This record gives sequence, structure tokens and C-alpha cells, in this order.
Amino acid sequence: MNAALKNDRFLRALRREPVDTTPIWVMRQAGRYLPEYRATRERAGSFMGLAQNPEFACEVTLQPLARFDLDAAILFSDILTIPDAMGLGLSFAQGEGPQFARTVRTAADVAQLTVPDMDGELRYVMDAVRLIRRELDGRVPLIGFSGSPWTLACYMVEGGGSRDFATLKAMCWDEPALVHRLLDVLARSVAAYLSAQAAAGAQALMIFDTWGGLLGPAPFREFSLHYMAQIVGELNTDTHARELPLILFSKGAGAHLAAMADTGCAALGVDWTTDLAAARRAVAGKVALQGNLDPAILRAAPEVIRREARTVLDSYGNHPGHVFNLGHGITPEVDPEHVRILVDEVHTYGRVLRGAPA
Ligand SMILES: Cc1c2[nH]c(c1CCC(=O)O)Cc1[nH]c(c(CCC(=O)O)c1C)Cc1[nH]c(c(CCC(=O)O)c1C)Cc1[nH]c(c(C)c1CCC(=O)O)C2
Repeated sequence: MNAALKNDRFLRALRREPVDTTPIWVMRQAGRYLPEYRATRERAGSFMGLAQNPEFACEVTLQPLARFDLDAAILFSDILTIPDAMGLGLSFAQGEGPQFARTVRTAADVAQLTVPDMDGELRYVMDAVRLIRRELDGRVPLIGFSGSPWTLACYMVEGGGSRDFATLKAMCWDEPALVHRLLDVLARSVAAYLSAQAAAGAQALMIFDTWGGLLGPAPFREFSLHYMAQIVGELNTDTHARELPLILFSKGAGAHLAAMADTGCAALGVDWTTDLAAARRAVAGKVALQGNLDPAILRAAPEVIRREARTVLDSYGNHPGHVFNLGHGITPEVDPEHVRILVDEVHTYGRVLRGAPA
């Protein structure tokens, strides 16, 4: 397995095997902070034009790897491809958030939703995965991803972005059975989507539960964690996905790491509000951890970035199972040079931490 990979640090760390230094990739590593990304997006005409064209998607996936010594590639796409394929009509106005032409709020709306065809509406995603794998030629592994059912439901019910996604939260109290029907069709869609990405060549999988942290403890377990656990269970017996490490990332859910580790996933993403040492104790060696530099630190001076990167590495310590990442996505105003400084510091200090000469 993965015999042809030239750099398997990321997969080794996810399996909690020894590595020469700490692997790093960055959430939203292909994005607007890169001038070459902005140029390709211009050529594509729109965000969806970019994501739905496998050549463009491949091109922007590889852009950050040409600049930085990153240890993984992540498929260029978006979590909202599933609701778009369900017929909600997704668009992104330049400089603004996602917008759906239709919302999902009534029993009739939910009844209309079906699992999208992975060889039909979502074929462009699988074509992009196949093309990227070919172009990567084993340099680093490719991460496939999906949104969590809860986070997808947030956008589908609201019809776009929101500070608090209060429309769906109110539905959870007023019409829990309806919300569960929505989350159920989404969970089946996410499992099928990730299985298809695995079949197309993804080498690790990640579920982004960006809005799980909006929920209190009991609703988090009922409306977010339950469905992620169902997906993990399904993928762990799936022909294509069962060999692949699966990473769960719920932003703002530091209090739930132990419960999340019990789902049977390989790793958890951790945001910057939780100390990695505490997170490591909470998961008791059951999973690897990915994180957790505050992305805002990339706007600070180079010496601050280096120091804070070392603080994160020291916080995890010289133990197996750490993948360095930001605690959330990189923002458009970050100077690409600062990403280079971060990547190099993580690799250099990761070696020092393991007792090897820098
Ligand atoms: C919530 C969410 C979305 N999309 C995603 C999440 C979960 C992770 C997170 O919390 O950030 C996931 C995502 N979106 C994108 C990727 C590509 C891979 C990568 O990380 O490099 C990934 C993994 C590209 C993108 N997705 C989007 C962009 C910017 C679009 C542009 O070019 O204008 C990119 C590079 C658009 C998008 N997509 C979404 C929003 C809210 C927005 C608008 C806000 C923003 O611009 O950051 C939904």
C-alpha cells in the first residue's frame, strides 16, 4: 500500500508511526492568499467554474505544493458540492460567502432530497481526484474531504452563511424528527461521497464540522457527533475507504475530543482554543491529532510565527501522532512568505524535538 509514495510522513503520523519530522499541511492551502490562485480563479470566471473543472481544480490543488514543502495535498473543492448536487443551486459572489437559490425548511423540502449520484452530478469531483493523483505522481498523499451532515444542514437551512445558524438550531428544538431526517440523508450522502473519493484515489479523508461548536453538549452528541460516528462506522467497513485514515474536525468542540476519538476515526483536528497537551491526554492515545496554530498568527512577524510554531510542537511533545496544521483555514490577507516560514520551522524544529540535529 502506498509503495509509490515519495513522502509518507503525513500518513505515518496519522497511523501514529515514527516520523523523521512533523508533517504539515494547511487548511485552505489553495486559496486567495496565493496570487496564482486568484489568477486561475479569474480565468475560471467563478468559484464553481473553478471547482467543477477538473483541470482547474488540479491546477490550484498543486499550486501551494510548488511553493512550499508541504506534506499533503488537499483536493480543491468545497463542502457545499453535496447540497448543490441535491439541487439547491450554489453560487459564490466574488468576495462574499456561499449562497443557495433554494433553502430546506419544511417536511416537503426534506422529502425531496436524495443521495446524489457520484458518477452523475458529482462526477467532476471524482474526475478531479483521479487527475490530481496522476499529476501528483506520488509526491505527497492526497486528502479527500466532505462537510459533516450538521455543517451541511446549517448552510442548507439558512440558505447561505450565518453567524449563529439560528434557523436550524430553532428547528432542532421545534422539529427534531424533521432535522433527523435531513441529517440522515446527508449522512448517507457524505458516506457515499467519501467512499467514491477513496475509490477515485484519495489517500486520506477528512470531515469538516465547522459549526459543531455552535451546539451545547447534548445537542452536539445528538445532531453532530451521532452522524459523524455513523459515517466513520460505514467507512471503516467500506471496500474503498476502510484502508484510509479518517480525520474528524469539529471547530469549537474541544470538550468533545474523548467522545470523538471513540468513533473509530484515525485522527482529530483541534482548533487553537484547546491546548494540544490537554487534547492528547483527553484522547489517551486512541487517535492522532492535527493542529492547532491560530491562523491569525500568520499575520504576525516571522519571529512570532517561528516561536508560536515551536510552542505548538512542544505542546504535543515528542510523541507519535502529530500532524501540524492551523486551527482553522488560512485567511486571504496572509503573506505567502509567512507560510514558507511556518512550514520550514515545523520541519526544522520537528527534527530537533525528535533529537535529530537540525
Ligand atoms: C465551511 C466550509 C466551506 N468550505 C469548506 C468548509 C469547511 C472548512 C472551513 O471551515 O473553512 C471546505 C473547503 N473549501 C475549500 C477547500 C479547498 C481545499 C483547501 O483547503 O485548500 C476546502 C477544504 C475551498 C474554498 N471555498 C471557498 C473559497 C474561497 C472562494 C473564492 O475563491 O472566492 C475557497 C478557496 C468559499 C467558501 N466555502 C465555504 C465558505 C463559507 C466560503 C466563503 C468564505 C471564504 O471565502 O472563505 C464553505
